[in-house]
Amino acid sequence: MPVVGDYERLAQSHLSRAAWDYYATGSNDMESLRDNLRAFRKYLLRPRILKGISRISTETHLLGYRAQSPLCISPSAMQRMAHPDGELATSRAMAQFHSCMVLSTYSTTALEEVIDQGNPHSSYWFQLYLYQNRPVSAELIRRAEVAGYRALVLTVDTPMVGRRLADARNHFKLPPPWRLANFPDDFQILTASERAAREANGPQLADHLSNESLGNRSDTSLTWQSCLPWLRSVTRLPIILKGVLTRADAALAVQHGCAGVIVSNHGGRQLDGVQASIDALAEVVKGAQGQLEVYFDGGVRCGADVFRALALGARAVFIGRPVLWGLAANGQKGVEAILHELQSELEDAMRLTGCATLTDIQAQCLYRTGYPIPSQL
Ligand SMILES: Cc1cc2nc3c(=O)[nH]c(=O)nc-3n(C[C@H](O)[C@H](O)[C@H](O)COP(=O)(O)O)c2cc1C
Ligand SMILES: CC(C)CC(=O)C(=O)O
Repeated sequence: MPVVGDYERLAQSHLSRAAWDYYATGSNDMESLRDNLRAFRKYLLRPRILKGISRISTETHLLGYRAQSPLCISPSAMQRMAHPDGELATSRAMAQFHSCMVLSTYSTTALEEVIDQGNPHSSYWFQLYLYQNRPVSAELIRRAEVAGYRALVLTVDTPMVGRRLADARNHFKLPPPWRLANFPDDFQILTASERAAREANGPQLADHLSNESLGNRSDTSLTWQSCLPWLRSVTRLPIILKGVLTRADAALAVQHGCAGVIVSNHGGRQLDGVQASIDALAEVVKGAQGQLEVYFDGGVRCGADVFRALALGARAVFIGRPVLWGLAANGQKGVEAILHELQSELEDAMRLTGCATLTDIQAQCLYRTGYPIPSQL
């Protein structure tokens, strides 16, 4: 019965140093990355006994779409570096969960191919970075709509790429033959003269993670006023903000008509020193006031972590690195094994706490260490 940690070790043995570092590490001192995992341990599970739970249902609804499980897949860039089947393997692996996969803008499989060759039972959302060159973003959105993506996930914690020290030391580049498949031309985001200079130096991918190259093309001047009305002018898809950590921003997301937010600190890869994602969840749920769907990612490594996030108010829980570990270890089968293990562990936690459905998983199922037990529990 291998668990996520076993796949992590296997993945490390399969990957090059640079690929492993890109997937596994975070920014600066990686405090937030470590904290993401550690913080879960503060929330202890409180079982209710003798509740006669014979059947468990993990069914839920995500933007109106009926999912068999609250386990979904976070957007992770460059999955073919982990396994040649990359994003296709990930997408096929989630078929029986009827849940949701978010595809990264920096996918190494074209967004159309992921849906065409994926599985018909899942909901696909497209993750977006907005570029200074807006027509490039508008074209990506148009393609995502035509292909059948059901929502846009705008990542709002990455106006610049975090200081990823290992990637800088490794001079990290996406290794050939893999390419950022959503861009027909790798350097579409560059100006014509920059492109000519690149081409003169031979066909190569820029070091996409450096702020001097692609990161710099992201629109760092984005504001609530400049990006949401623009997005709405080019799409009717629901908009979800990924990277919300405060009550105030959750309330603004409501005001600006967003359909959802993902509580996330980008797996500790962006601003180091921010609070653990799980510690921000209850605050964001308050800010959302039931007006939009609140999802969660960051540091989920076992079913009990999924349970904790649900108890703190998440409607769905997105899995990041563990999917990459499964993919690197054994392609589609590896991702399936990861999802099955997390699902079984979640069901065990539900059975043993006395929760038959996801709506039974409430705040009173947890006790936060260091805090008095509230009198109503
Ligand atoms: C290798 C890697 C690539 C990522 N690429 C993206 C991306 O392209 N877009 C995005 O919004 N988030 C990206 N993320 C962040 C994830 O969506 C997610 O927030 C994070 O992985 C959650 O933390 P965890 O993996 O430790 O659970 C990436 C994360 C990793 C590890
Ligand atoms: C190309 C990167 C900005 C993708 C990303 O979001 C990440 O590596 O965390």
